[in-house]
Amino acid sequence: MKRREMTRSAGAGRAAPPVRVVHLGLGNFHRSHQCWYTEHAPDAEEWGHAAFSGRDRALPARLTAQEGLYTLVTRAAEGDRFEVIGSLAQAYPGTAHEEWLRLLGSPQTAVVTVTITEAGYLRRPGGGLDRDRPQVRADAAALRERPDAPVRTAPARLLAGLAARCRADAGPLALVSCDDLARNGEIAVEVVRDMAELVDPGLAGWLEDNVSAVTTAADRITPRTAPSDLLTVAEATGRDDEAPVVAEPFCEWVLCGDFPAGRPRWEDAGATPADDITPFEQRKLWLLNGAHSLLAYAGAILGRTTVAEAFADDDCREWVEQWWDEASAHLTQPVEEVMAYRKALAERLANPRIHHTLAQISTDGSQKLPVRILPVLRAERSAKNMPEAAARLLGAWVCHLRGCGGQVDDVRADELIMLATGPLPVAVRRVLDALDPRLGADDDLAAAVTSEAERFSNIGVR
Ligand SMILES: NC(=O)c1ccc[n+]([C@@H]2O[C@H](COP(=O)([O-])OP(=O)(O)OC[C@H]3O[C@@H](n4cnc5c(N)ncnc54)[C@H](O)[C@@H]3O)[C@@H](O)[C@H]2O)c1
Ligand SMILES: O=P(O)(O)OC[C@@H](O)[C@@H](O)[C@H](O)[C@H](O)CO
Repeated sequence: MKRREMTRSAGAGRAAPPVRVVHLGLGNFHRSHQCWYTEHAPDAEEWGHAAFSGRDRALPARLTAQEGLYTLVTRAAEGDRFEVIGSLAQAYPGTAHEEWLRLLGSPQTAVVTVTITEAGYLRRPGGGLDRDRPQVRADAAALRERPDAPVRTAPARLLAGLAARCRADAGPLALVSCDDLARNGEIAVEVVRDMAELVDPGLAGWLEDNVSAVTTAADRITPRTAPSDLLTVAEATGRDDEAPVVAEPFCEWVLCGDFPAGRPRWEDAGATPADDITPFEQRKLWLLNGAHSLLAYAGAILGRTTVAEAFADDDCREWVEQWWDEASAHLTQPVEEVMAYRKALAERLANPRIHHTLAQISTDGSQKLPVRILPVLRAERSAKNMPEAAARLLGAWVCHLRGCGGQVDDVRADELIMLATGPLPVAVRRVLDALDPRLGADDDLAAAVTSEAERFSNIGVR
């Protein structure tokens, strides 16, 4: 049967809205989340997104062939719903640097959103841009030479775009991060400011006056699209879509910060503006993302491959509940609210139709664990408690670094794999030290993590 074309001209979606939001990190999450909120805002016709990938050319090319349209598959445990999203007006590969500079320099652009992964901020362990990294130095040198040089790192791309805006006198905008980091908007602005110091310290004042940091807690479980999803979409909708996205029904966006040039009415689509984002980000990062990381390492060693499979394992479920008890003790929301969140979260993690691989989640543990686990671990140790579930997660991570349960894919892989070799007590001490020297010096913690790591080493894959 001939299927219908997935283009606006062929009547698949609405007319492309004018670009006023520019995004860095075009992937699945931007399309299941921020584009979805814009699609459902009452002023959707006034707000289009232009999104740029990291380096990937394939996804922007597929989306361009579909005039930005794609199907969002909302995958509940009971079944799928299909929706064509029209808010993505333009898709570009990261190499389209001229377009990037043009769009950031346009007064029409009011918002820049980013989903560049935790590792994309290129921070030092203590915070701030890691100025010693070769890519950072290379980009800084290139921008000193020529402000329109085609730079590669996210901080340099953002700085180059904002400098173009300054030259064009295009006015202030909001820089909104949707990555899984606490204080993500402030961190985004901080690494751009640090990059500016290396390139042109004279920009500091303009950045201060014209770039508003917006920190957000952005939540919607969005796994990688599987080849079978293309077939599911074609059969259900009668359209050939080369770039569908699958996501869970749950969707949340809490935003804290000013939008000096306006924004879509996301709150009318269910987003929550907040003056204090800390309680929301802690709840999400510790309970959801912390559980994800625990399942990713411990579940993989037990031979599970997806979140739902791991969460259905009695041992893993018990470990997650124990982690939630440890983390919940440090959340500031009322107990009933936290318990209701946990109950809903358990249903989300159990959704057997979401194929979220543990391998995807296990990447870049060195960047994720400091955000998801260490704040609770430190608070527990300060209170002289030994958080067993946190120690278990770290023990499973050390085993992961020693080759148990899957491939190590981490920006610090070379260093961490070396540190994790040798006798376990020594390996644990060195890995903890690499995360935070105070943790490495904590004898009781090192003993607890070693004991958990020994247990996982003995389990191997069931
Ligand atoms: N997928 C989710 O469930 C989810 C939910 C909440 C938050 N997030 C956040 O969004 C991020 C991206 O998730 P995704 O599912 O869209 O991943 P994805 O792999 O589908 O897309 C990531 C995109 O970011 C780009 N990218 C990666 N590193 C970059 C860098 N250094 N500079 C510029 N671009 C870079 C990639 O090229 C790609 O275009 C996550 O790392 C997380 O911080 C994801
Ligand atoms: O996006 P990743 O793969 O780096 O991390 C995996 C997940 O923990 C995370 O993306 C969650 O799915 C997300 O935070 C849910 O809102």
